[in-house]
Amino acid sequence: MATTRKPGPSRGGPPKSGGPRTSRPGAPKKRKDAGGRADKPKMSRAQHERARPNPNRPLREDLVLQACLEAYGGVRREGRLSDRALEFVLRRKTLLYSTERRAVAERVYALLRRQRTVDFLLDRAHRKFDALDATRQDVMRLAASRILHGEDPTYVARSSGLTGLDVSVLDRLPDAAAELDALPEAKRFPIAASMPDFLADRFRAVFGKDAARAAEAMNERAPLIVRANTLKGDRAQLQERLAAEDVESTKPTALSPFGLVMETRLNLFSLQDFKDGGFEIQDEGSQLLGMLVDAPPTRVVDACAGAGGKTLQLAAQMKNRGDLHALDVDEGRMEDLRKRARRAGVHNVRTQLIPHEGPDADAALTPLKGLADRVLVDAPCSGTGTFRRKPDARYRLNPEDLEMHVGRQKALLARFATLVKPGGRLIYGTCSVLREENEDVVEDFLSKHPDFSVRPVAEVLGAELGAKLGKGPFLRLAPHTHGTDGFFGAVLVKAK
Ligand SMILES: C[S@@+](CC[C@H](N)C(=O)[O-])C[C@H]1O[C@@H](n2cnc3c(N)ncnc32)[C@H](O)[C@@H]1O
Repeated sequence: MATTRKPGPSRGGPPKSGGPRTSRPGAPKKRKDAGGRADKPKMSRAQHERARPNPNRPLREDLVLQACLEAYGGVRREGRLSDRALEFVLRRKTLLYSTERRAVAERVYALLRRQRTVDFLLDRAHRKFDALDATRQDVMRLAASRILHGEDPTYVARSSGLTGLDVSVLDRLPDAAAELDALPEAKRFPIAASMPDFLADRFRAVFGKDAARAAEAMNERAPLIVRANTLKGDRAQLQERLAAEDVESTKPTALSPFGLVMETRLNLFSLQDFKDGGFEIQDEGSQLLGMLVDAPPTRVVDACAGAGGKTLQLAAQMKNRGDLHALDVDEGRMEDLRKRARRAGVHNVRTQLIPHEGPDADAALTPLKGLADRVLVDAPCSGTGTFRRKPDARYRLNPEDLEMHVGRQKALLARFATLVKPGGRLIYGTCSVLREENEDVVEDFLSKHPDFSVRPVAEVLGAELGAKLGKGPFLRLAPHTHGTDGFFGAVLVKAK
């Protein structure tokens, strides 16, 4: 059975102050005493406790369970996205301490990652599981998931509000796990990997004998990674600034020269350095895909810019010079991009909302035709590389969606290729690990565009980093091979 970190004592909540802080505009002025000290505003007991998390305080299991049930129910029965469901529930649970909030998030995510496995085990361990009402089933699921993730079964049984339920079911979980192990591999794998059958088949096709390891790593909790905004200083300087805000436990990422792993979970958005644009939260795989663009300070197009994760990285590569065109069809995301760009001190970017498809979409691109040195197509995809962060996404995906993604990826790559100038580069990327959305899309494109050819990633990123990334002309990342989210990247050069 796989284990993830147990919910429990860990640092959290607002960071202790240390670095310079600006007061919120519009905040009431604090009264000062004769010695110039500001009066502390009065806090309720709960606010006070939340501001100073006490990692040794036992969790109030009844409150945690209730919040878990509401959030999990929101995902499983109301079809909410996991992060939204958690946010929705936790926003209302103002009495929960930060350690309890974290336990809720960890337990719900952990169950979503292992949902299919947990359902199988409970079905085998409890003959009448299906006859239980939805709440009781979910209580059982949460308890089984916690045991599966290494928590002490006695404590879990005691703390799970299982009154009136047959707790001996939990004792039968190891036997149910043995039944799972005894299944023929083709049946066992999708259940153990907790994936729909069609996705499990595709994982096996991509990863072969490593499929189980690949799926297992996808079911681990993702690390929290930030990218230093080099417009404000390099990674070492970021580390120093964070240390000045009392965030000491950070370590450089192994592959990206711009990344830091945050070794404790904390609310990064409340740090002054975040507000000053010193860093962005961005997975290391996403940073490596951004590095593939290698954007010169001339004319660059980020064709599917979204909320600008990579746009900001490209602006930093361009040292805030030249013209960076950020395009997307989603105004909400473009607005987020503009806000983030302001915070990051980026001023070489222009955003452009474009139509989805059809003659209007082509017309919107006419002024950029054949003029860009680099065009990044960070295409919408199945997101199979980011299951660590969006554990519920796998259950929403079906073969028809996948087909739709592939069709759109091919169309977008062909459309945005027209913006590349002779000698320029088209960079295609996804956060999918599936061949259909990656190599197959590139092959299809090359068969129809003989004026483009592949440039191996090691030639762009340098031999040393290239060697760490692995063989082959493309960027192919996955949690079990590189510790990053799953990403694909290809660099296609247009003939001069
Ligand atoms: C994978 S996301 C981009 C993520 C972004 N590059 C980042 O690093 O944060 C794909 C984006 O493609 C956009 N998109 C979908 N269809 C599009 C189209 N026809 N033209 C341009 N963008 C499109 C979506 O709105 C979404 O923001």
